[in-house]
Amino acid sequence: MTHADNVWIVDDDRSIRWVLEKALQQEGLQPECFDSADKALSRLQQQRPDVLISDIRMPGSSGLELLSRVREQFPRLPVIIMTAHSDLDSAVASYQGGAFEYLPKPFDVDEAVALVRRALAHSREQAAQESEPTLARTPEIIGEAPAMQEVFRAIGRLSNSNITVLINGESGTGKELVAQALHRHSPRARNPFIALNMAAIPKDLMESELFGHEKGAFTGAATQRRGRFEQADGGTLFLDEIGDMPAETQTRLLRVLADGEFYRVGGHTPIKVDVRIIAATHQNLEGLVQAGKFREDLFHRLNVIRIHIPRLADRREDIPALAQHFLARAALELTVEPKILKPQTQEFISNLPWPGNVRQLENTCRWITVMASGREVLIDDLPPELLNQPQENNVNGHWEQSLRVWAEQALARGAHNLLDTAVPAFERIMIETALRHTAGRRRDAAELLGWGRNTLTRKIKELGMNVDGGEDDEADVG
Ligand SMILES: Nc1ncnc2c1ncn2[C@@H]1O[C@H](COP(=O)(O)OP(=O)(O)OP(=O)(O)O)[C@@H](O)[C@H]1O
Repeated sequence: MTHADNVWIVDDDRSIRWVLEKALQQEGLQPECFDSADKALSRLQQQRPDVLISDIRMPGSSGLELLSRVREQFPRLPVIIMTAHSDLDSAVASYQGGAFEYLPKPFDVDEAVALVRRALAHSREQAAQESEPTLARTPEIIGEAPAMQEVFRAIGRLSNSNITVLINGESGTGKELVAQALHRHSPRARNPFIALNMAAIPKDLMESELFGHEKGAFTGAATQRRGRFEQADGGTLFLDEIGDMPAETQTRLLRVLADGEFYRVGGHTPIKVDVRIIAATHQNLEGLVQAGKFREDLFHRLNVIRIHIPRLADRREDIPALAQHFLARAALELTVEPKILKPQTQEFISNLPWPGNVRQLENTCRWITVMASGREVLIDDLPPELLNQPQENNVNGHWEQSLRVWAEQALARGAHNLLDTAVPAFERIMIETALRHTAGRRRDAAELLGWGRNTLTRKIKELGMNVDGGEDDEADVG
């Protein structure tokens, strides 16, 4: 009989231990459970598992402490770190500590099992990764949504590398923030991070902006100037909107990437730099390549690792936390008390389309902080342009939400007896729709609505509805 792979599960949450234990047993593995990192650590003196899976926050030693001890003793032992506090810092700290994978809770059991399987395969072939000490905090990136967790994982996985990264995502999704995080969590963290937006620089100044110029290189070049490449030496150069880079600059950039050196505009001495490039675009670069607008060879050089940042509308679950974060920040900036969104306002904004993504939400929060009258923000306090937008989520959420807005606005105007207006309007719409559906046949329409036929006739009268083909639907029934 072959030796069953031994998997240790370390978590103070009994239900998690139980679920994982059962799932792993079913897979023919041999799980063993510990309710604290300390117990696992003391057992490590006598025995080691094939894979270890651990929570981060537990009474006593944390999962990260356990991870670092395991790294010292058994550098090849894969450790999977899971946590309910799925923030970027724990993800990055796990990878920095040398974790094999990071598993945000709640997770799918099949996913966890697949990960354990992968770790087992890996432990058989892979040598240990070096561990790195913990590092400075990044500006906070909020993202509980699965798509953002993917982004965090990518940042964590790349944290020991200098590799070129291409970030894709619509405008305002947080591309620059992610580029900064990649830099701060890289071996270059202590060196400069220089950001440059290709769309914001006039074409004829771009080369001098990037590569600098010598005195007298062109009219207006009164002094020698170092370009962004030189400023970023040893660090990271973030090239935003790379799709807007003119063709000649693309050619030069490609040469710099290949040779690691360049000339200032008007210069004759080659300058050597060590710069990591992170590029970003909201455009489809493959499309630009096909259209002959972007050099294919440059594209391949940049497209080594790609990170996609989802639209805000594709991670609606993050909207309340983002809004709270921006409201708090705006309040700090303006030295006022932070505004609080009423639950219905929170729900309302969570269903908006947000074409300007996180930046639009951030600006909206600033607007609210200045403009909303009370501490608690009602739907009616939102910027008018948001109130007229379609709600995207689903048709059901849509009409209820519209009704809510209507009620909020009516109350804000000081209206009373709202139901006297709302209920007949509601019933009228239901009746009209059902009758249209049955081509005017009342008996069928009543059935669709869940009323008796007499009730429907009475309602039509009460509501003063002018309905065609009223009484002759008997003919259809018979
Ligand atoms: N997940 C997030 N958590 C907190 N703040 C965020 C997040 N994403 C974006 N922001 C904030 O939203 C604003 C826009 O983000 P950023 O400038 O990084 O977007 P971008 O994709 O680079 O935009 P553009 O393509 O227009 O340059 C910034 O103020 C940034 O700090």
